[in-house]
Amino acid sequence: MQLRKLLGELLATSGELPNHPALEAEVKGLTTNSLAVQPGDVFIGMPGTRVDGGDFWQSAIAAGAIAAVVSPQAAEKAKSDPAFQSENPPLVIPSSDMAQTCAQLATTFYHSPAQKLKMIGVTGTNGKTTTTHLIEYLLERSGKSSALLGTLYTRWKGFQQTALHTTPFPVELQHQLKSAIDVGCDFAVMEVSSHALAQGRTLGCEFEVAVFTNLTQDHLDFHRDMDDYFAAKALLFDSGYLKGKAIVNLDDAYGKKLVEKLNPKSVWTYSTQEKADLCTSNLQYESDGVSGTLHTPMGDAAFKSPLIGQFNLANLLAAVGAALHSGLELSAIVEALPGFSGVPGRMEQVQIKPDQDISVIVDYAHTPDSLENMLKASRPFISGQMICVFGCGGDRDRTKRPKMGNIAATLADQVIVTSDNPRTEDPEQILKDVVAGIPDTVNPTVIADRAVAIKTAIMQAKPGDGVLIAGKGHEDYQILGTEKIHFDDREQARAALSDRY
Ligand SMILES: CC(=O)N[C@H]1[C@@H](OP(=O)(O)OP(=O)(O)OC[C@H]2O[C@@H](n3ccc(=O)[nH]c3=O)[C@H](O)[C@@H]2O)O[C@H](CO)[C@@H](O)[C@@H]1O[C@H](C)C(=O)N[C@@H](C)C(=O)N[C@H](CCC(=O)O)C(=O)O
Ligand SMILES: Nc1ncnc2c1ncn2[C@@H]1O[C@H](COP(=O)(O)OP(=O)(O)OP(=O)(O)O)[C@@H](O)[C@H]1O
Ligand SMILES: N[C@H](CCC[C@H](N)C(=O)O)C(=O)O
Ligand SMILES: [Mg+2]
Repeated sequence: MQLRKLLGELLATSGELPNHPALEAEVKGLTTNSLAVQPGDVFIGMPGTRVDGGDFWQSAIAAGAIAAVVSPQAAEKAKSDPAFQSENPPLVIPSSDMAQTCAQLATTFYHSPAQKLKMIGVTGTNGKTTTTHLIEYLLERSGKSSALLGTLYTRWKGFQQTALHTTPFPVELQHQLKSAIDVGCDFAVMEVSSHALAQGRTLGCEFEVAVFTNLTQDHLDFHRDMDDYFAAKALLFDSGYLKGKAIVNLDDAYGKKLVEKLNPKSVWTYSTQEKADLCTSNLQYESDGVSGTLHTPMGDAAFKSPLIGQFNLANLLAAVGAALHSGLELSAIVEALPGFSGVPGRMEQVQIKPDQDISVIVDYAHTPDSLENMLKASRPFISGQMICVFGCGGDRDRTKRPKMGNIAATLADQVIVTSDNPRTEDPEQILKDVVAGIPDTVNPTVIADRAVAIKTAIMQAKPGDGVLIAGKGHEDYQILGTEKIHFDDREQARAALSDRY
């Protein structure tokens, strides 16, 4: 694509000379990282929390970028550079809205892929990964091909890549959507994080379905308060993004609030507790899952699912709603449901032999609400004591730590507080923050080394006990300082189980 065409209106508003020779050049690619520039690329210098990427325009141009699009501040600074007095001045274009511009350039460069896909977005504090996987599964089982973008990976038939972010930044996002179209996908199911909505990562995408799972405390390091966090999540339901159906959890207070703001015709509600567009009756929770009757806008049907816990029933209702709105038959959906047993690292059982005398569950609960849910969901299936091993991530919301400590102490019988991903914080301080929420009547064990903590729990468990390892789920790493080492709760649990037997 020619640079002049890519820039479009930005060129008119930026005051740049319309006759710069670079404008006729062919754009080879886009990048927001000056260190990754390839000859022929356009560099988009994003203002960040640490630096203004636009300040790296010079090294981007030196690496072969044909133009740099930067903030007005970076452009102003750049103008004093002697290079602008030369015969061939660089092309540095200011934009007063870099988030919008970045998404716009990426969308134009990749030919608006989201318009050619049926897009399904899932937002909420918890349940996004589980719900998107279930929607992907139901679509695939009905013969529709779908891309999945989320915390674990980006994938479609024959392709899987580990994800760096739950929701990719615009250049990567639009590139992935374009690649999904190229291999014949009709749908894209994606987790849309509040960070992404606040930063405009998904601008340029229109959604046929948007799901709101819930809103509970997390990310208060990034969002000012819960209202600010809710406002970010609610953006997905604005008319600029949502063109079809909102599927909203009525059991959640913020879900109720969201429903009040939306046009009732464009909403399907779901609930595990009360009457809603999608709800259930005759429920039976067993150790091997849940069964009952599904009530939907397309009729009722008996169902059975191996998913454990009430929260997963909520995820199931959301996914069924998304599948129905996408044109799947209810009969095909209920026929497929027994075949979906969950997502890696979510309520994942670790079992090394059939007659294992303790249960070991690895789960990704890393917020107060999810920890509470997973402990409550596990209780009915554990005849002995529940031993909860968990910690909290460093450089993230600190206010959730004592709350999680309190929940673990209240709902488990034994608590082992350990490190999650300490990142650049002092691990001992994080442990203290968690322990601060544990009542004096409870005596937690504190073991900073996560491998030792897991082993201790598994060795001391008595027959019938359950060891519940929360916080890291599918993660196969631990971040200590700025270093990422290999670490997998499931591997550690398996090794400890081998030592036990
Ligand atoms: C808060 C946030 O979103 N941070 C993201 C942001 O980092 P930053 O603001 O610190 O960036 P910065 O270092 O100031 O750099 C600004 C710009 O200059 C560029 N730069 C910088 C240096 C240089 O030499 N050259 C250059 O071009 C960078 O590429 C960047 O575009 O831009 C980086 C590059 O794109 C991201 O990797 C980084 O995500 C960090 C790793 C992160 O932890 N994000 C988390 C909080 C996140 O996004 N989480 C959500 C939700 C998770 C969930 O609940 O599921 C997600 O969607 O993943
Ligand atoms: N609907 C739900 N409501 C509350 N808790 C849930 C729900 N679904 C899952 N959980 C709990 O939250 C944890 C994370 O679930 P999941 O990975 O599906 O959520 P997510 O929204 O993708 O999280 P993240 O934002 O960290 O990627 C699970 O391990 C489980 O403990
Ligand atoms: N998406 C979440 C993941 C947290 C996982 C937990 N293991 C941690 O590192 O805090 C976040 O960025 O807050
Ligand atoms: Mg996720």
